Amino acid sequence: MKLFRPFNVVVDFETGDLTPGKKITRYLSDIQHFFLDKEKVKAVLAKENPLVYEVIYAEVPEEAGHLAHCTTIIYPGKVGNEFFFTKGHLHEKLETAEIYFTLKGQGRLIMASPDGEECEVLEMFPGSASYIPPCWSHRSVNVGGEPLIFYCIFFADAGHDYATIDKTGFPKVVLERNGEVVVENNPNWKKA
Ligand SMILES: O=P(O)(O)OC[C@H]1O[C@H](O)[C@H](O)[C@@H](O)[C@@H]1O
Ligand SMILES: [Fe+2]
Repeated sequence: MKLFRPFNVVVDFETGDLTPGKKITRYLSDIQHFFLDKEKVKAVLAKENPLVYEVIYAEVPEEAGHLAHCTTIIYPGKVGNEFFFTKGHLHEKLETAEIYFTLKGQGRLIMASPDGEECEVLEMFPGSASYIPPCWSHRSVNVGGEPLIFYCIFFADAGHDYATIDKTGFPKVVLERNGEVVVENNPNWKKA
């Protein structure tokens, strides 16, 4: 392996900014097909296309041995009673773990086994370090009124498999009911 030089990035715990970093942005139109209430999605998109989340990556080679890391900022919001979330994915290299360290806000981390038969939901809160074991798909959800900001570390050669989730969805959804955060079975979930 070529000798790679050590470097710092600086993470702003308040804003989630990571510098120097490379930002990607995802809008409601990018994840619209996952929401339960199709009519509400259409109504929102007819007026605006809100920014749902941003990911800022430290620039590291996507090679075995390296650790990729990034911050994710999910903005507060809902479509109907369903909270904003990330697309969610499996890793292409399925047997690779990941850690999410929450810096700010309140969230839920939905994880499922590859066939979706097993599902776990963890709370995310400032100071929580959530372990995503190898093989679990993962999606995070902002259940609060401020941005949910977390720092992630994963294998740089893990890759993102979005195609599987596009087909199956996640087995659980996170909704607001009577001011409470509730986790329910996803009626649209399909077994892989
Ligand atoms: O890739 P998504 O499912 O849209 O999730 C957004 C991001 O969440 C975390 O930050 C992961 O470490 C990133 O690799 C991922 O890109
Ligand atoms: Fe991941």
